Amino acid sequence: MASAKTAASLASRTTKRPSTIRTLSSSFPPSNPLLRHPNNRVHLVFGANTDVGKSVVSAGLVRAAAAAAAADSSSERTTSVNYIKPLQCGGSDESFILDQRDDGFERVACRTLFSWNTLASPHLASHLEGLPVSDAEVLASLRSSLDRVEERDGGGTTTTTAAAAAMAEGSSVTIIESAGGALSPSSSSPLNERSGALGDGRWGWSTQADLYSSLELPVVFVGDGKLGGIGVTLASLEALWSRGYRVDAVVFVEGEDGSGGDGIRFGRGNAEALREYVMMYRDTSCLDGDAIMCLPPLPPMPIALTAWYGSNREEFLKLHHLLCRRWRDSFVE
Ligand SMILES: C[C@@H]1NC(=O)N[C@@H]1CCCCCC(=O)O
Repeated sequence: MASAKTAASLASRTTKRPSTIRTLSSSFPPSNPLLRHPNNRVHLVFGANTDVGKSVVSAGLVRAAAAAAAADSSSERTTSVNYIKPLQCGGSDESFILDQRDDGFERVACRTLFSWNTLASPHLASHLEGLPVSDAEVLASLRSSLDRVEERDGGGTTTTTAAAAAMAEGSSVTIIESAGGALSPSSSSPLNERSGALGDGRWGWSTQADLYSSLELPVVFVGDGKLGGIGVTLASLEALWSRGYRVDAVVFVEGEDGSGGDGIRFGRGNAEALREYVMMYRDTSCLDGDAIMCLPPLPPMPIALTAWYGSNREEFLKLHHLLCRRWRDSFVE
């Protein structure tokens, strides 16, 4: 799993700031901020660590959303599917997503907001390369990308004009993939608030959980499906819950060989431990047992993931429908 992502990432390097839009259909139209709308579903993907399968799960969500939209021939609506990687250090997860093409991918648009060549934490890569990006810049860029999706694909506050009425027929799904673990650093900048606490020309940063919290987006969390993964998964989830995040689903990808020495399958075991933790110390309103799933191990590199996605198609569609339901319900609660 780790190597699938890393090799795909290394295969294609993104440009430095400002980034370009990579899309198989059309580019984003000009910005015109609109409020969040039931037609414009957005999820933030966090993980227990780097290389636990965030990109694999993000691509699965993109594939499921694109396939569901393509299959919905009864609907007049056009659904766009968007993938945004705000901070990229080394390689290109956007390229990995586009490499997993399937039905409906003509409606998929991918975008990397800020990227650095150094394979390291964003705070370190930005400092080493002398390319600071502040939290305010990341949020402004992300908000403007989301506004553009909403403006293009429906939503809005009121439908007052014929053009707006036509727009409201559209809908969108946007998957935002964070970098590293939930508490991994954002990019650093002398403009970040905490720089003063460091002194000596050092640049401040936030945890990514803090960086994105003001967006109030529901989370898809990718747990760690290996031995040692229970603790980091629980610690990361607690960090998200304590910051007010709603976690809609947790996905584990089974570790590479799929089992321990005694035939223990750590991914499934970690998913079960999380279910038990929620039952004992939290409650199902914070995370439903049905929203915790475990996917089988990825094939070793260099085998493509096509067959793996094919055999897990139903699982991803189930996840897709669960997220749709939760998003829709949050507008009537
Ligand atoms: C290097 C990888 N490239 C990328 O875009 N995401 C990863 C970032 C990992 C950050 C880990 C920081 C930490 O928590 O130690």
